[in-house]
Amino acid sequence: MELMRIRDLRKKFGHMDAVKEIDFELEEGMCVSLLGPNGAGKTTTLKMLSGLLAPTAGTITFKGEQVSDLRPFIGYLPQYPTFFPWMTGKEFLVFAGQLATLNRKEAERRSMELLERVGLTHAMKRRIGGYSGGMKQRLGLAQALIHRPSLLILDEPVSALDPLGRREVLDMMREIKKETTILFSTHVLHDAEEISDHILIMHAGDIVVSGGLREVMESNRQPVIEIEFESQESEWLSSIGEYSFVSEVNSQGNTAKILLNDLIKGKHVLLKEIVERNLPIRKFETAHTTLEDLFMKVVKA
Ligand SMILES: Nc1ncnc2c1ncn2[C@@H]1O[C@H](COP(=O)(O)OP(=O)(O)OP(=O)(O)O)[C@@H](O)[C@H]1O
Repeated sequence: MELMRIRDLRKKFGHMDAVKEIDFELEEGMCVSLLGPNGAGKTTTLKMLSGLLAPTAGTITFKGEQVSDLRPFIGYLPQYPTFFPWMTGKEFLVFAGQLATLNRKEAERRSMELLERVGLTHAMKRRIGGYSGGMKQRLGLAQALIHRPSLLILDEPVSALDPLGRREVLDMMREIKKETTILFSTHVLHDAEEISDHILIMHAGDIVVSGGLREVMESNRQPVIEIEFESQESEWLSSIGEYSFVSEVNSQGNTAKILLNDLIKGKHVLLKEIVERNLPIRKFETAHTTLEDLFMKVVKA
């Protein structure tokens, strides 16, 4: 079932188009990642969908209706959430629940339920100032869920965390997505591949790729040869760009990633040349393009 439909959504800051007439839909039960480089317009889009920023133009319909205030339906965790460090985790959640118009008793009950859900029951009486980054972010997730929203919007939920905190939050999101539709932004492509089943890639205010993660990957799938040399072989690498079976050569230091139109031919000719020229290699491996390759291609275009 369609949860949200976004049409011609636009945001201008002065003369600058931060978001340029974007269109997409969110289906109930989806977990969607919004990807894009810095400044692509992710935060601006998420704030408009959360009802926190008025669009310059465009429409957002929720379950088929244009509602004047989206906030009751949406749980939002900002990129830089602020907590009152002197409050305990539980006090903060009860306070957030009351702000979201739950009565005191309901707010207490829902807080206990969510503390359990995000694994913070043991720390609920401790002051937030003493929480780790991962714990704070899990508390932020609980706060965003306090009023049982239909859609959870998370802006870069794991970007500021260390590897441990990041794992905690990603695991939590995997649990939450079983029950709640999630839209989250990230610039970490690996996280998008791990958690989401749909992706949207933004670039310069536009959505340039959208669709199911698998479908998008399949339709952009291209064979790749990865070579690690013992020294830089830029001369040879620039010469192979001439072959019709080579579509792109990306090299960095002693490694090269060669995108091919024809794997069999590419493997055969490139190996032969390496042997003939006696190029010292450490690794020669065939693979397929990743989400990162697709991302780089669309944001460089
Ligand atoms: N309040 C504002 N006033 C003026 N310009 C703004 C404002 N908010 C955002 N912008 C500009 O709009 C563009 C999109 O910003 P936005 O924060 O949405 O990007 P983003 O994709 O979330 O980037 P990041 O990954 O760095 O958070 C940027 O060029 C930014 O400088």
